[in-house]
Amino acid sequence: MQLEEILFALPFYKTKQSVENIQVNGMKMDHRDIKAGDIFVCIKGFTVDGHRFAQQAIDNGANVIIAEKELDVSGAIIIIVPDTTRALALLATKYYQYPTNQIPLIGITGTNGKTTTTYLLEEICQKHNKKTGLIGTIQVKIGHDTYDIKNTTPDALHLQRLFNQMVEEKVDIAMMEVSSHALDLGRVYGCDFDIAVFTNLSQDHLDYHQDMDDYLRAKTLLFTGLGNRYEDKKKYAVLNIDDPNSEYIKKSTAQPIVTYGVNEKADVMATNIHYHLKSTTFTLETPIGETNITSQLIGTFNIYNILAAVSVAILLKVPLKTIKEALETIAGVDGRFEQVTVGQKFAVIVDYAHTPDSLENVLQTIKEFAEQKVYVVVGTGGDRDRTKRPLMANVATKYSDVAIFTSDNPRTEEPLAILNDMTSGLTAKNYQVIENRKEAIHHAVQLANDGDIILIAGKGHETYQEINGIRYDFDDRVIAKEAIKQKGY
Ligand SMILES: CC(=O)N[C@H]1[C@@H](OP(=O)(O)OP(=O)(O)OC[C@H]2O[C@@H](n3ccc(=O)[nH]c3=O)[C@H](O)[C@@H]2O)O[C@H](CO)[C@@H](O)[C@@H]1O[C@H](C)C(=O)N[C@@H](C)C(=O)N[C@H](CCC(=O)O)C(=O)O
Ligand SMILES: Nc1ncnc2c1ncn2[C@@H]1O[C@H](COP(=O)(O)OP(=O)(O)OP(=O)(O)O)[C@@H](O)[C@H]1O
Ligand SMILES: N[C@H](CCC[C@H](N)C(=O)O)C(=O)O
Ligand SMILES: [Mg+2]
Repeated sequence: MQLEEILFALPFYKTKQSVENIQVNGMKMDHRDIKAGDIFVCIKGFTVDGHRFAQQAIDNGANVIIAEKELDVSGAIIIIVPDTTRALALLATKYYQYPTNQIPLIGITGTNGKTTTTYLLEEICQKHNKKTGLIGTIQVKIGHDTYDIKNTTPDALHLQRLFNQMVEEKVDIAMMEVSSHALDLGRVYGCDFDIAVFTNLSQDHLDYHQDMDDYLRAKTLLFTGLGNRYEDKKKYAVLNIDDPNSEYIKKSTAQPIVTYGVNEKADVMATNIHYHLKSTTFTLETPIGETNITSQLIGTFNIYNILAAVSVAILLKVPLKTIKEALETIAGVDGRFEQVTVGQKFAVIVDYAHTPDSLENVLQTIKEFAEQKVYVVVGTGGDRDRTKRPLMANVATKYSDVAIFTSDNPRTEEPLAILNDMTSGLTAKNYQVIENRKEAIHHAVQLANDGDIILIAGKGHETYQEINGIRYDFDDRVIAKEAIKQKGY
């Protein structure tokens, strides 16, 4: 592509050099990925300032540098923009030929339930014979091919490249989790969302956002950016009516709103809900009819995820019969309320609850069925919201007989300091601290008697433990299986 053409994506830029007749072969934001003829976009990060690598990028072959200031470098055209992060997003959408204008795109935001809702929606769309593209915490999926991913919502360059691949591979519907970090950092800037979904808001990420209002404002950006009502293409906001934050979000969009919920009257509702140990049954009430559902997903929180996915499916014109079939097929999502069974007579559940609200929801659900003791093995991540640590410890002791506090991903923090943040100020006494997560899981399994339930929370699908920048192999499910077998099963 010609540089001059790509630059049409930018509303404003300055350069002292000519941009005519310059062929560009690619676009990169990391100097280590540069190939001959690439544009290098300098991003000011949290760790380093990408401007530092401009000369190295040129030495590696870059012929254009996009920067926020004049640089003392030579050998390339320097283009100055006010904000390279936003510029990167606009340039990437142009470079990849506006892929999100070519496929319906569903964005799902909220503190909890994003991954689960995307998987439910994927199942429904596939049952409707549509090819799907999915981007989220666990992985990227294009049809049945899967790709590893570093962030829940990748940076704009990676994201637009993925959408371009989806267009090339003839994906019918794309769905993605949109994290608050992504919204705040402009990773989805330039994406043309057709449907935006809000699941819920509760405390998390207060290391990044100043307070809960700031966090809500970031989530709301998905809705303020939802096109304008007078475009040809219809756009919708799908909101959880039972979450009071939906009132605020509602005011931020001119698009039609579809509501779902359990307590308040909504467009899409679940009534006659009955919880069982291995299933949940309810009546699904929608504008296109009513049907009874038996889902293998457990807990009220999962009913909300189902309703969010159903609301989107209805907007995508999926028949109710297909929706029911899909909801009754899906057995669960990797690492979410996943039961580990090796023939033992006590239950072991691995779940990705890593916020106070999700931990409370999962433990409340477990308490509904618990006939004997409940054990919970849980930690909190390093370099993340410190204020959620005591809250999670409090929830863990409140809803269990014994809480075993252990390490999650300590990252660059001292594990015992994280554990101290969890336990200092805790008045409950029904807890133990075992820093090593493997030992903590083994200990819980040793304590369990027939009929007890162990919840291992926080890491769900993760297959690593991150300590000081290194990801060591670690899978709660594998360790739990080992421990159960060692117990003689
Ligand atoms: C705080 C944060 O969001 N950090 C993200 C950010 O990293 P950073 O700012 O530290 O980047 P940096 O290392 O300073 O680099 C700045 C620039 O210099 C470039 N560089 C850097 C080094 C070098 O040698 N050469 C070079 O060119 C980099 O490519 C980059 O363009 O940019 C990176 C590239 O896009 C992200 O991968 C990284 O996410 C990190 C891994 C992260 O943990 N993010 C979390 C907080 C996050 O975003 N989480 C949300 C989900 C949360 C949830 O909902 O639960 C998510 O969407 O994943
Ligand atoms: N709708 C919900 N409301 C509250 N808690 C939920 C909900 N759905 C799932 N959970 C809990 O939160 C955990 C994470 O669920 P899920 O992965 O679907 O959320 P997420 O929003 O994608 O999380 P992340 O921000 O890490 O990407 C689950 O393991 C469960 O404990
Ligand atoms: N997307 C979340 C995941 C948290 C998972 C938990 N295991 C942790 O490491 O804190 C985050 O990066 O905050
Ligand atoms: Mg997720």
